[in-house]
Amino acid sequence: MRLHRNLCFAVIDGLHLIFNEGEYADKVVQQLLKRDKRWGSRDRGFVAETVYQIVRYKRLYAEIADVKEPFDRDNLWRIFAVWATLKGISLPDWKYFTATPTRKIKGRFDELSKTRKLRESIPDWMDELGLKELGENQWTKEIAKQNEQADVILRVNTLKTTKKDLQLKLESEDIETEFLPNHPSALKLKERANVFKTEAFKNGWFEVQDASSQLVADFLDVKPGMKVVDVCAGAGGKTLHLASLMENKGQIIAMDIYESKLKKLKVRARRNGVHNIELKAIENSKPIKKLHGKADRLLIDAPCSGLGVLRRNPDAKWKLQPEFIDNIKKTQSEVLDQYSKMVKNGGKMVYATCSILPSENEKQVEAFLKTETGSDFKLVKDKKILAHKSGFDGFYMALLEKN
Ligand SMILES: C[S@@+](CC[C@H](N)C(=O)[O-])C[C@H]1O[C@@H](n2cnc3c(N)ncnc32)[C@H](O)[C@@H]1O
Repeated sequence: MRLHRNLCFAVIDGLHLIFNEGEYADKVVQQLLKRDKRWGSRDRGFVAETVYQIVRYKRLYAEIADVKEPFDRDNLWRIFAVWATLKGISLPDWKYFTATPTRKIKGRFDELSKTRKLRESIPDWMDELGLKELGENQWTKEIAKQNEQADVILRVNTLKTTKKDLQLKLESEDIETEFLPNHPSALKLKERANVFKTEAFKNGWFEVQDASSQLVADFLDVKPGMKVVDVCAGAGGKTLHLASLMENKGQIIAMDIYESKLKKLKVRARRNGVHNIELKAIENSKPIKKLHGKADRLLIDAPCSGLGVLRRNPDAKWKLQPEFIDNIKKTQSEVLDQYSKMVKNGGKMVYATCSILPSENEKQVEAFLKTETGSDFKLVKDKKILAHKSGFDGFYMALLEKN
């Protein structure tokens, strides 16, 4: 591979924004890709993948490059040189790479890779937490898998088309996909591509949604005509799936504490041809109390550490703090207690997270079932998904029924 100067400059600028200015990697990459209209898909792929890979391995590469935060531009070039050397790319004779110690880099890599937290490039506290929660064997495999690039998975919008027709339509736009066993609405891209540019996307034929995430709406066992509350709806990935499973019939009340997220859902719902969603921002407890005992089905897609989706958000490794996880666990038990009251007798709810930590998952459900509110519920089934076993995002979902 030959390095192109303007692409490498874009990578360095992006790393500066992410590492030194605290910006989110996905937003930075989105911006970088708009920089030069002449860039083809390979150039764009290089910029995006290199930024993500260096964010993923920040700790390891910085340690090998022997640089400390905050990184100045020379430091960032040294980190870049480590990435390139380990990838087997021969460095051009640019001033940034003079005297790059190629052999030393490889030796340091072999040495540091013996220690999991350096090899997988995670903070000490995260390694300790993962080890405590999942044990040596599972954690070692899971954190390694969480460092791999995730596949692009689509969920077909069955309100508008079928999986087969979507596959054919994408094929006509040079995008090859395959079916995934046990994921009835999923298509996996054989190669990465910008699917948002396609006619099929603009027509609302699909959404991008990981295969594990697609199992959550299925788990809730909704039927057309039901009254369903999606109380942590965000921008509505799962709300839209619920709407298509309900064939646009019945009512979905999508709620979130952030109105800005619900506004995004509104746009997506229009594109998807979904008509049965009502949006409600949660500004106080009133809209919740009004729904007490009214919902046939409730989805609590709870806020969480996101430790199951590090493949997609590698910068979360550096942004997450242990205190945040402690606080989010309190929120999880509060939302379980308060929102479960919306379920009517005989109704069902799903509690889900994109975390792999038992303390955010089955332990939360166990604790809830022991509370006064929880004593009305029984656990019907739950599913723990680890990325190293499934190949998809780490997720948890529990189905509970109100007696
Ligand atoms: C895992 S995300 C939801 C993702 C979304 N369901 C989807 O499928 O695209 C969790 C959501 O919970 C919201 N949230 C956080 N605290 C909340 C609370 N106390 N009540 C309701 N929603 C909350 C966040 O704003 C966030 O959108």
